Amino acid sequence: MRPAYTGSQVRAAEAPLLEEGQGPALMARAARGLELAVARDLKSTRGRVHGTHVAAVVGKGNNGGDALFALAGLARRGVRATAVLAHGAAHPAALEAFGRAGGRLAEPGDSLDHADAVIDAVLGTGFSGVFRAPHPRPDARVIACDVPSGLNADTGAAGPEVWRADVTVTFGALKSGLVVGRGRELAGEVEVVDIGLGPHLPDPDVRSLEPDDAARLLPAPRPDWHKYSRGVLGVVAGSREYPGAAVLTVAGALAAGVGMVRVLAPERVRDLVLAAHPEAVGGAGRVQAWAVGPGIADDADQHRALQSSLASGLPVVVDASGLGGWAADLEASGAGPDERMVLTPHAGELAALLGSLAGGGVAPEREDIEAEPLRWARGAARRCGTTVLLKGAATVCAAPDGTVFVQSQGHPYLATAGSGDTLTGILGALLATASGARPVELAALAAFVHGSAGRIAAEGGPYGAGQLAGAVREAVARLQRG
Ligand SMILES: NC(=O)C1=CN([C@@H]2O[C@H](COP(=O)(O)OP(=O)(O)OC[C@H]3O[C@@H](n4cnc5c(N)ncnc54)[C@H](O)[C@@H]3O)[C@@H](O)[C@H]2O)[C@H](O)CC1
Repeated sequence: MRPAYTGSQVRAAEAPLLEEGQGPALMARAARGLELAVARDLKSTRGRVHGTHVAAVVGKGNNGGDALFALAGLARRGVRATAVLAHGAAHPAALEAFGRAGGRLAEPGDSLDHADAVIDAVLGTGFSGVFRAPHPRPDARVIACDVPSGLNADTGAAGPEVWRADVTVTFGALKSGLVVGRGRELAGEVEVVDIGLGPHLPDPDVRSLEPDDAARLLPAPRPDWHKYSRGVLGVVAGSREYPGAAVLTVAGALAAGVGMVRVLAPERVRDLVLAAHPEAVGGAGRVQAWAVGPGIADDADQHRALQSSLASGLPVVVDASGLGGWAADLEASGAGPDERMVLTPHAGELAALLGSLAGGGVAPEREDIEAEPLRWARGAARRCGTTVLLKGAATVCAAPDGTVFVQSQGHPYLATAGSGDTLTGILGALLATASGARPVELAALAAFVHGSAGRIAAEGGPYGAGQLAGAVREAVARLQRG
């Protein structure tokens, strides 16, 4: 499991150590970690460390201090070290060490384009408000010190002037803001340097499943299985306008390993599903979980089937047009919180869903959710009393108690029509077959499997969602093989 912490949590973990007077030791460890990471990067991109040129744009706080100490270490290895003081001042001890090691100060306007690497150390976790970049992003390799300057380390939100880093060397613990929102793309490759905060860190803000966690959560094949005990999924998907949604949902469920699928859909849609998947069964019957909503549009029968699935007391994954039906049902029935209900909106659908819920609260725009996905997914899970899987390049899975998983296995080619229907099928299958795991963990597992499948499928070039199911089987098989 990969934990991540807000910048505020990391600062709180540092506080007792700073009170004990360990600030200089912490900074020395951070600076040494940065120095080693920059040296490794130079070796792999330039083939050497000695004789290269490394510049840093430094702020007046501890973040700038880390970079100046790191530059001093690099200068002692024969690197030409240059610093630009972004705010005209710097951490005094670090500036002195930098000067003693032979570092040179440059003027704010000087070009940094010819440096072999530039360290971005204007602001770290002490950033607040609006970020004005003191220097345009150089045309050189950029290594961010702790976080890209101006990035909100708690939320991943960033203004337009934040530099995109090739590598971020972060201290003490991975920051949440580096794994979600714009932070994920701005951070580049992330390296965590241990500076000894471990015993002082609280429960993580977010977690990410790693392959061994995903493998552990997958239902293991058992010799005593029969098709019913293995798990039966009811699917309410498709309509005259969107018949393919049902085919894709069923394909995702079968590829993820469900025992049987029962599909409720208009006759023509059912025929299409059965032609593509003869193993599926048309019509109602006993199920262990439901996957509802893909492509149901405003088909009245499908909405009635959706309402019965919601009233069944079984785990339900609700997607696409089903989300509006879920909100309407909540208003009508006043149904209590149930974390086994998993809503799977993208940012636009979550904005619409929150806007449609009565009872006050702020109704966000799609852009608000894209800028701060953690905040909105967590808030929606609390407000709805359900698990929420917010789709995106980094998928955020939140439970009503605040537990959050973030999964980023996916590939940009997954942004294709019908990809979400496949995810709904995968998650439905997991809800029907896996026992003992929390729905938020299964949501994260579904995002893991779906994302991995997207990456596997991309090995053969661009694809449509119809080609994803084969890759889902391969993703599951790779996890099971270990
Ligand atoms: N605390 C420690 O012992 C360690 C910290 N490490 C590094 O320190 C930074 C956090 O340092 P801090 O001095 O608290 O904050 P910053 O360097 O990020 O900047 C503080 C400085 O900047 C001003 N400021 C805030 N927002 C803005 C803004 N929008 N525009 C201009 N100026 C702004 C603020 O008022 C302060 O004066 C952490 O990230 C680590 O890099 C070490 O890792 C280990 C020990």
